[in-house]
Amino acid sequence: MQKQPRLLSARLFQKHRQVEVVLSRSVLAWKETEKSKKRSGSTSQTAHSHAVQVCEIVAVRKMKDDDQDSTDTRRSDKKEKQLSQLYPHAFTVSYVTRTRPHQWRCSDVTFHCANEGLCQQWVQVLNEQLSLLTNRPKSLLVYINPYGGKQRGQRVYEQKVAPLFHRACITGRLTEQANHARDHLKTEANLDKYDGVVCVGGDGMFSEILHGLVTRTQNDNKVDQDQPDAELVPCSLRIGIIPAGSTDCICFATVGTNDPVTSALHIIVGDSQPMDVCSVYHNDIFLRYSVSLLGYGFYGDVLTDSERKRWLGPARYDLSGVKTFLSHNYYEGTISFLPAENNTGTPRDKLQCRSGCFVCQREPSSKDNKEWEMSEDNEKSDKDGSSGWSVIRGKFIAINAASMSCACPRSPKGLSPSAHLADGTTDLILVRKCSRLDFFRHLLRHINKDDQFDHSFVEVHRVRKFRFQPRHHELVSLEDLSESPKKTDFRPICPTQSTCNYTGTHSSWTCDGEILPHAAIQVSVQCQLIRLFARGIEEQQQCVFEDPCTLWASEPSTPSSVD
Ligand SMILES: CCCCCCCCCCCCC/C=C/[C@@H](O)[C@H](COP(=O)(O)O)NC(=O)CCCCCCCCCCCCCCC
Ligand SMILES: Nc1ncnc2c1ncn2[C@@H]1O[C@H](COP(=O)(O)OP(=O)(O)O)[C@@H](O)[C@H]1O
Ligand SMILES: [Ca+2]
Repeated sequence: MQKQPRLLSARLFQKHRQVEVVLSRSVLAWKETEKSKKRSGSTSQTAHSHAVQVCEIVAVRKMKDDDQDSTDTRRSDKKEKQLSQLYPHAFTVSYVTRTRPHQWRCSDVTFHCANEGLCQQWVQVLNEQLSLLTNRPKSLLVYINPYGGKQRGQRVYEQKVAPLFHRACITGRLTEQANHARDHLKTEANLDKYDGVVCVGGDGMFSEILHGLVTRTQNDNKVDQDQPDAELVPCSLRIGIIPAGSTDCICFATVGTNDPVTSALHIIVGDSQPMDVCSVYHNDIFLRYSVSLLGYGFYGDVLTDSERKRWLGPARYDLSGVKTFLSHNYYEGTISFLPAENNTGTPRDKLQCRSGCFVCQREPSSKDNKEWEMSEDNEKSDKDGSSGWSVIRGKFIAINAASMSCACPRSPKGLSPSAHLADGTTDLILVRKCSRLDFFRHLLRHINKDDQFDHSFVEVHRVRKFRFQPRHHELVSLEDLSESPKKTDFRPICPTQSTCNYTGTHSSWTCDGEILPHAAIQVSVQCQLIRLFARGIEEQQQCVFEDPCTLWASEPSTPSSVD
């Protein structure tokens, strides 16, 4: 690893210990000095050595005299008090610490200095380093859904998030009704003055922000999103999610946990995670965008049923889940899809999308893609609309398209554990008609270690586009129709075409938790259309910064020290 020169180094005091503190461009590190160790009788080499990445420093502030008085009285620590009297000039660094897996917290460390000049110098240089981090948002537009999840959005924001955000300039507003945030973003807001949009709520609330922002960006750039072949312009504003909904799968699958404080810290440090967006059409009419689950059959039915039970909060999904499972419906139709190229991996490989994922780092319009798009096969497909497409006709319990893993507390590995956040593909999971017991086994594998795709009735494809046509929208002969039912084990068979109510033979699509008005849809993935204030799920003990040992060894460029 490349050595970086020290910007500052000094012997300061932390608690009652003397510490050597070093700052380089990327790391702030401190460790107890030998002298102090001997005095305290410490034998450990590493116990008191700490390092923080500069990009994970939240704030630096000079302690005022009254700050110190209050801390000292609270702790009633004699030694601390003596230290403050001896070295009254101090500064506090607030920084990100990792507590439980994927969970971030903000910790403080206070350094006491021998004189005001030295204290001032540290505060100034540290703040200069922070001001170089241009990816940090300075101004945010916040929308809060007070009715999402357990209706805790407003409280969560005010108690846990707002105190952390106080340095950025925040314009926060409670939504007054559904689609308030979407319409505000589409039309009214002067977006130029903001660096990002934050939504406090669930996946439904995120979906509003997504639609507001994508539509606004296309309008501003004179792109007609209603055209299925329109080349959509990526949104420049990033979206932050403070989870306060029922499933919160978009937050969980991009951060690794549903925790408001962790999400607030990812926003403050200015993380950026590109994300794919599916655009959904019905007969060339634009319907909606989706980033997580497009589900027909089982999940569509769960969602439809759960909407009537909103008053139950997040538990509505469990109740509707059991009810839908017991109904055990299946649906007929034809699914056609354009498979992704070989170099995108497969849904059954074990290459999970994690922070810094190399599969997603390929440029969205990389040479590979362009070449592939221009290939002879595809030119042909433009003409006859079929080449390269696979077609599967059948009876399905569920048809799911997962553009991301869809990991959430209900299923920590998600619907497609190896799906990628930003690779321009979606994983199409087809669950064919099977026995209730088999379907139960399949569902169970979403919460245990077994492979949910390893069943004869399940197949999964990584695709760039797909279409679905429910059976009774297809041209079928009367003879075919007379062999209904297509939907249920329990419902009466409809004998003839004239008396058959086709709505009973169809399910609905759930699109990130919203119900679509049509069963026949066409979907294409828009690679990296948006960015979130997130970094993808961090590997356990991810530690990618400069080894602080190299700092202790290197020479200071602006030495300053006290003893
Ligand atoms: C036997 C246990 C089986 C557990 C299977 C769990 C699979 C869960 C996969 C969840 C994927 C979620 C994808 C995300 C969707 C969200 O966008 C969307 C909206 O979120 P929001 O409310 O925050 O706005 N949420 C949802 O669509 C919720 C889907 C929840 C589905 C729960 C299904 C439970 C099934 C239970 C079957 C139990 C059978 C028991 C037999 C005795
Ligand atoms: N002030 C409001 N009143 C009623 N509904 C709202 C309001 N703000 C947002 N919504 C809608 O509430 C729905 C659910 O929101 P969401 O935050 O996703 O919670 P949940 O995860 O519980 O579904 C979304 O469809 C959203 O459009
Ligand atoms: Ca994807």
